[in-house]
Amino acid sequence: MTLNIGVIGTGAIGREHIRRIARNLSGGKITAVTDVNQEAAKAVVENFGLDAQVYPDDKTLLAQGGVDAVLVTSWGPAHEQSVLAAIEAGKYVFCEKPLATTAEGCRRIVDAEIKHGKRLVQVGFMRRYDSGYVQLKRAIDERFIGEPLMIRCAHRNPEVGEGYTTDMAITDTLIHEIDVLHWLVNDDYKSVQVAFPKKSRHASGHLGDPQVVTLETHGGILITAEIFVNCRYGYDIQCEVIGEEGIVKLPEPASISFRKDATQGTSVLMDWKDRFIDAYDREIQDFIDAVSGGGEPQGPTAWDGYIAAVTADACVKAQQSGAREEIELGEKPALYEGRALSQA
Ligand SMILES: NC(=O)c1ccc[n+]([C@@H]2O[C@H](COP(=O)([O-])OP(=O)(O)OC[C@H]3O[C@@H](n4cnc5c(N)ncnc54)[C@H](O)[C@@H]3O)[C@@H](O)[C@H]2O)c1
Ligand SMILES: O[C@H]1[C@H](O)[C@@H](O)[C@H](O)[C@@H](O)[C@H]1O
Repeated sequence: MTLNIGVIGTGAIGREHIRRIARNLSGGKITAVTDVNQEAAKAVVENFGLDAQVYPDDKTLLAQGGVDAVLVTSWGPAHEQSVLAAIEAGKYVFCEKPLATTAEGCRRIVDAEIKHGKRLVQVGFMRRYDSGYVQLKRAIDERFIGEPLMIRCAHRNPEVGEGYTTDMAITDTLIHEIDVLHWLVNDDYKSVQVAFPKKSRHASGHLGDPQVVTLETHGGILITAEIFVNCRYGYDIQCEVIGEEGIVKLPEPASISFRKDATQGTSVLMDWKDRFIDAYDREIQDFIDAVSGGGEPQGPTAWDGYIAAVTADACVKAQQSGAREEIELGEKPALYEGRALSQA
């Protein structure tokens, strides 16, 4: 069966997902699109040669019988409304991160899904589908390095625009580490602290960059994550897990090595779209495959979106207070119990 998909938000990642569904993946067809910028939505239909209708807004799109599932790829503050409307309409939803911009918003989505009685939502935390992270997880699960004790990560973007603010280092950028790291070690976060090292001269006046976030899990694992969004040299994601018996490290993206002009080296990627391109393909294919036959999505859940939002809130509080902030998740609802933790 072909899954008819509506896309809400045809910006950068919306177009990326449309391209992959139309050209690379199987089992899905884009039948409807909407964007507050209607011209952008029309241009996407034309540029990709889609057999799809352009709708004025999410509600009108969701009212169409010809849509089985939606991708929510609008900007973060619009996600909650579209996801809630999709659940209300009984449609499957793939929502880009963040699920909602507040923990309360994520909780409303969790509650709506519980009321519906079946999981409909998958959150776009694509790193769980990245082969490097999957290998790390397997090594940790199989106790290859014994008990994990510490994790050291870096999330570096070459540059960001003027509109990128200090809290976005958490809500827009660290949010990927927040999701993937608790999944990696099967543990929950207990507390967080944020430090601001010497500021880069490339950061805009209002932005604290870089930042170092220290997360502690209930099991005692200490995680340090550097967020540096004006690092200039490339898009660089690092993760090293230090265990009792050894160390495992995220592989570098495959790249030719060169010798030229008296230099030996390898290139570093510049764009997030390229770094996790295979993982994006896998997450969307997995979503299509899981829900096409009426099943539940198998990827990161609305509860994972809620965990990320609660943790991000504590991180933003820690940015302001300079103190260690506690993270309280509350009890995991039964709808999300017994979920396979690995997308491996
Ligand atoms: N998983 C990832 O690695 C990843 C990468 C990039 C972006 N994202 C997330 O995807 C989302 C979109 O990011 P982007 O880079 O594509 O941004 P973007 O600004 O390029 O695109 C957002 C689009 O949403 C539209 N929009 C805003 N409000 C809307 C509404 N209410 N209804 C319909 N359309 C609306 C805008 O007009 C714009 O075209 C963000 O939440 C971002 O955090 C995730
Ligand atoms: O929205 C983007 C995206 O999520 C990237 O993966 C991340 O590296 C950027 O920092 C963020 O701004």
